[in-house]
Amino acid sequence: MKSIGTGYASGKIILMGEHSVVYGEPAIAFPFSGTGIQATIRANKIESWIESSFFHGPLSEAPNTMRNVTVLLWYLVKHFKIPEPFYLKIESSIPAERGMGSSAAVAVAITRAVFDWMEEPATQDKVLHFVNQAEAVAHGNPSGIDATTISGTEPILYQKGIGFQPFQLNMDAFLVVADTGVKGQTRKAVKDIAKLMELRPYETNKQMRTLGKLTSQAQKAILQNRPQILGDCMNQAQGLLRLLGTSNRHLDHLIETALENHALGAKLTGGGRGGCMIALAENETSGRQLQQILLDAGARNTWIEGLGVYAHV
Ligand SMILES: Nc1ncnc2c1ncn2[C@@H]1O[C@H](COP(=O)(O)OP(=O)(O)OP(=O)(O)O)[C@@H](O)[C@H]1O
Ligand SMILES: C[C@@](O)(CCO)CC(=O)[O-]
Repeated sequence: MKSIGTGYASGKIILMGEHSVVYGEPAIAFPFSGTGIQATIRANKIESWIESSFFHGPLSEAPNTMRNVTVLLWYLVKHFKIPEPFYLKIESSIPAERGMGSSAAVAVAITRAVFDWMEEPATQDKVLHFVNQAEAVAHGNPSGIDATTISGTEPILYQKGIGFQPFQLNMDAFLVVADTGVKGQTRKAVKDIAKLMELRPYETNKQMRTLGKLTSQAQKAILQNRPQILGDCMNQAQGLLRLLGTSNRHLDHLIETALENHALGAKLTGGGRGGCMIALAENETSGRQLQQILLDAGARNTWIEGLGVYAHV
């Protein structure tokens, strides 16, 4: 056991397939190097202590909103038979509850930190074993895409129950990510769609299948380097996600603004109901212009990622 353990995890962006991925459809996602979470853990004298922007104080007094973290720590303590109290520091640049996977990232960063502290190699399989339990608490019925993307290093094509395959996002285009500044409600959005599934199974299932087909078309467009088609797929997906009740006026406003300003396509990313949107720009110049336009239109923050020169995290 070392004196200190550290672990890092990036955020994630879902390009296509959020929500329908919960119902077995394919989705495309990538670890997002623009944001990340660092966890540091060491022994503490009297009691276990958490230091984070969400909460700082004794672990025993952590609020219910951090139950995913406390449950994860319980499993890790049990697994490694950690006999003493600890001090855990969480430093994050991932805006929480904005569709960027902060819950999975915090779980991956903590798990890696504990493995490092215990001097055991943190393979992706081992990390996922713990992170999936934390995500079940955070999301209720997670597809596993956030945990899989964030514990890996490459863009992936993911299908619940089947697994994932690395997927090269090699396209001459840029993705602009904008944060509405409004908290999303992934858990509630997933629950409400489950209710729609019960109330209107035929229609809702059909919408999920269509979202799945759009992801497959987007996959083809990426392989053929056809940004216009990817943009169309994103727009059609956004139309369906809106029908499913996962968009809101803040997202709609930024999405419309992007489309009025030469974006090839735009949609929400992640759980929705707030959180982040993504827009596809033809080149870096138009992407950077779009970033400023979205900030002027009220976005809290923006990022840009080149899809042709995808940088591994
Ligand atoms: N900086 C942080 N410190 C401690 N816990 C955090 C931090 N950021 C996020 N979390 C944990 O993650 C939870 C937020 O997860 P939630 O699923 O609501 O958002 P998200 O993962 O960012 O969104 P999405 O799943 O749509 O990508 C918080 O309730 C908290 O438990
Ligand atoms: C909304 C959702 O599809 C993605 C959240 O990042 C939920 C999930 O897949 O668990």
